[in-house]
Amino acid sequence: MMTDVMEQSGGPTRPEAGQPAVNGRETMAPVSPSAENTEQAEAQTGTEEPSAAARIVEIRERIDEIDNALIALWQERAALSQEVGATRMASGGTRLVLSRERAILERFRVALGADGTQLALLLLRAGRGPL
Ligand SMILES: O=C(O)C(=O)C[C@]1(C(=O)O)C=C[C@@H](O)C=C1
Repeated sequence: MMTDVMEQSGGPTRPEAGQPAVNGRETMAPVSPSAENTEQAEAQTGTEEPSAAARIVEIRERIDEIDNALIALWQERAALSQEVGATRMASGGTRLVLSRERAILERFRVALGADGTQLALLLLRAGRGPL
């Protein structure tokens, strides 16, 4: 049965196998380790089909690498943007350069569409702070 991963992320969906329930009666038969692994893989990938689950795990490894790189780049960009702002203001310049911001927004819009504009707005805010 297909299950919703989000629904399963909140904790165990059944009592531990072999453990007495609160009323003292066993609620479920003990489950073999391999059955537990299968159940866990299903809960974590959203599919019971082993080759699909294996491929999902593999793809997720790369997704996690990409996410970590994005986070590191995000942080590096914000730090650089803050340095530019501090350098400019220390030399008597302005906090913002709106023509530069417009060019960045346009670059993201051309590459990624409307979501790109939203992403660029968040990137800019992470560096120079809110307008
Ligand atoms: O390029 C600059 O002049 C910056 O200050 C950096 C940056 C940015 O985060 O890209 C931030 C604020 C400016 O208004 C424009 C761009």
